[in-house]
Order: sequence, then structure tokens, then C-alpha cells
Amino acid sequence: MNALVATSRNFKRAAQLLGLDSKLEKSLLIPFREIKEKNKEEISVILLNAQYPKMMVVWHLLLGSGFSMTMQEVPHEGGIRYHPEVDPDEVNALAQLMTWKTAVANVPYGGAKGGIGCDPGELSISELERLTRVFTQKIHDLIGVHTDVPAPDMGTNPQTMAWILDEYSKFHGYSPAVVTGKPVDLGGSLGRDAATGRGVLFATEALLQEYGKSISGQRFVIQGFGNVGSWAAQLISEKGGKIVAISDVTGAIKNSNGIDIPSLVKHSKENRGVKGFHGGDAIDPASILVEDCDVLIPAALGGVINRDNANEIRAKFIIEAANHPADPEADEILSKKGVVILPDILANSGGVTVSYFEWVQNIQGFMWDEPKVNNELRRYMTNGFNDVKEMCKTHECDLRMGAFTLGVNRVARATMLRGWEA
Ligand SMILES: NC(=O)C1=CN([C@@H]2O[C@H](COP(=O)(O)OP(=O)(O)OC[C@H]3O[C@@H](n4cnc5c(N)ncnc54)[C@H](OP(=O)(O)O)[C@@H]3O)[C@@H](O)[C@H]2O)C=CC1
Ligand SMILES: O=C(O)CCC(=O)C(=O)O
Repeated sequence: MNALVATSRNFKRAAQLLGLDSKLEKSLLIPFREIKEKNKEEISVILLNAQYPKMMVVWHLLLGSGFSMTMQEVPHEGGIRYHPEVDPDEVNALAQLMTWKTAVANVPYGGAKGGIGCDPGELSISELERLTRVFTQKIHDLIGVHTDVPAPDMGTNPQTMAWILDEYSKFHGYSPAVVTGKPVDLGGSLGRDAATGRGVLFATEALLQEYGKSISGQRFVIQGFGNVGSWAAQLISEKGGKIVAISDVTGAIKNSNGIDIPSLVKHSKENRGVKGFHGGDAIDPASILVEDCDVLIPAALGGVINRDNANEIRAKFIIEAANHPADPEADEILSKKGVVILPDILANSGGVTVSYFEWVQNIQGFMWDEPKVNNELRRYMTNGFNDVKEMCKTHECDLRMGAFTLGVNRVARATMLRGWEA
């Protein structure tokens, strides 16, 4: 199912549960600002001397997507994705998800997302730098400390944020708070790199506790071993969770006795992927989501759990570390099977939460130590989980609708307080 159709369907169900005014409902789905399919040629020009002269780079960008919680005057926040499958509908869906996510996390931001359709694995470091700098030249007037703050997502990382910061500063003066997820040496926050994975750990602990379980003793399967998947794997295994299978784009590894995660991290850095790791058996990456386990953590692409495979899933819990890994048709099938899903806008909100901490530190000009970042993150994740549970009780719904009603209600209430006219 198209990502935007799926996300909007969840939004509409939440609006119905909340009894939202139909005009307000419509208005909340309209992006505040949308920029897409800018000049494809301009971006491809920068790759002319590259090793891959035929590669077509198309980019789409959507910033400041539809939300009204904080209106235009405070920043929209969200990751910039570099991936071959980036398309406008997906970026729009991701921006919409950011909107409800920032509201669930209770941070004073709107949602945004940007994307460039390219394969970062096929680009040299200098091509990536040029791509990022040209991209920043196009958007420098639209981003800003108090307007729109980019952060890392799939295919981007602290280095990408450093280039954006540097290029932006040429136009507007040095402003570290214009991006989050940047290197600590340039004013990034301690703990941001691990934050999304750590948030996944805290959210998983909170959910398992509801069922009288803990991380220790549970068997986990993780799809994706990038920033989010690898940190989630490390932190979960430190807590005694057994990671029995992991995949990335290069392949998949299975070991029913538990994969040695620090060794896999080392292997993956040295070999650019999990393929060839000797601490387990190679399996077909296509089967990763249906491997036998207690907890499944999709931490890569969206739309991977759908009506074609939902029935085959054997996990009892799904923690959505990725954005929109499961569509509404899969939700329905999984719910009938009794599978409990912790939705993305809660489960992976640790990233944007620590991005907010980073922005606050930059504005204050005062750096927090790592225990403070991690303790605050735990507090935000726990509050988010408890607030979602309350909504589940009020609206007699599952965790997905609990999270959506929480996020949408906060945005709608703020919009009405500002004086929205029907
Ligand atoms: N970074 C963040 O702070 C946040 C990220 N997210 C979400 O988490 C997810 C992962 O993001 P992040 O970890 O940052 O991205 P990364 O680019 O760091 O890592 C992505 C991982 O997914 C793997 N991958 C890509 N395609 C596939 C596939 N078809 N099958 C299996 N694995 C695949 C990549 O493999 P390879 O490296 O081999 O290409 C890589 O291991 C995304 O959905 C993102 O939106 C959500 C909140 C915050
Ligand atoms: O840190 C951020 O603001 C971005 C996080 C993000 O892109 C996401 O939550 O999907």
C-alpha cells in the first residue's frame, strides 16, 4: 500500500475516534510547505566527473509538512533521507508521521522530512559532499534554527549534517542549531547517535513490562543494521536480550544461541555489511521478518509488513523502529493473530527527542553530559508510553490508534487554541 495512503488512513481513523470537526480534519492534512521535484539537472551536474556519470539523481524535498500544533513560528524537524526509492508520496507520509511523532513525544516542533533519490552506497565521499552542499544551497533560505531543522535519516549521518551546517553557515553565519544529529565536535549532543536505538530499548522495556516480561530472555529478530538497528541490537543484547537473526541490504545472519553483537558491529564496519559474518548461518534476507522469535524489530524500510506476509509473522511483539514498516492491512491481520505492535511514532521517537535536546543545548550554549541526555530520554519515552496507554483506554483502541489519537489530538487542540476558524 502507498505510504501516504496508509498514513492518511491511520490519521483518518484517529480523527474519527476523536470526533474531529471535518474541516479541521481536512486542514490538518494539508502541508504547510511542500517543495518537490526541483531541477533534476542541477543536481545531476555535480556528479558529472564522478565514477558513475550515467546515474540519474532525482531529488524530492518536503519541509514543514502539515501540522498546526505549533504553527509556522516554531521549527519543523525531521530527517533527510538518501535512498534510491525516495518518492514524493513517501516523503510526504514521513513528514506527516513526524508531525504526529513530535506531538506524541511532546516536543515543541512540527514535522518535516526531506529526501534525495540516490544510492549513497554508490557515491564516493566527495560526491556525497558535493550533493549535500548543492542541496543545501537550494534550501538554505527555507531551513533555519527557528524555521526548519534537518536531521539524519536513512542514508545520512552526522557527517551529512556537518556539511549542511557548514554550507548553511556560509550564507547565514555559524548556527549549530540549524541541524541536529551533527558530530559532537561541532556541537552535536552526546547520546544522539544512539538515541533512536536507546529509545527503542526504553519503549520495548515499557511494553514488555505490561505483559510481565523483560528484555532478558526474549528472542529478537532485527531487520536493518544501520544507525537504528545496530544501536538497538547493542543495547538490547547488553540487557540480556538474545538477538537470533539480523539482516541488512547485504544479507542476513541467524544464530539461535544469540548473535555476538559487538563482533557483528566490527564485522559490519570492516566489510560494509553483515554478509560473511562467521558467528551465525547465512539465511535468505527475504525470510527475516517471518523468522521465529518473541520480538520483531523492523529497522529499515517502510511497507515491509503487509497483507502478503502478515499472516506468516511468528513474533508476539513488533517494535516499529523503522517508519511505517506495517500498513493498515497488515495491522488488521496481525491484530487478529494477537500480535502486539508498538507503533513507529512512539517506538522510534527517541531520535527526535534527543534532536530536541541537542537544539536546546545549542540555543542555551550549554552541553549536557551523557547520563543527563539518557535519563531525560527515558523520562520522555516513559511519559509517551503512559500517555498512549491512557488514549488506548479512553478510545478502547490498540497502541497504533492510541499513539495517533494522542498526537492528532495534541495538534488539533493547539490549532483550535490558536483560533482556528471553521
Ligand atoms: N536515524 C534516526 O535517528 C531515525 C531513523 N528512523 C527510521 O529508522 C529506519 C532506519 O534508519 P537508519 O538506521 O537511520 O538508517 P541507516 O541508513 O543508518 O540504516 C538503514 C539500514 O537498513 C538496511 N536496509 C536498507 N534496505 C534494506 C532492505 N531492503 N532489507 C534489509 N535491510 C535494509 C541498510 O542496509 P545497508 O547498510 O547494507 O544499506 C542499513 O542497515 C528508517 O525507517 C528511518 O526512517 C526513525 C527515527 C529516527
Ligand atoms: O532527529 C530527528 O529530528 C529526525 C528523526 C527522524 O527523521 C524520524 O524520527 O523519522
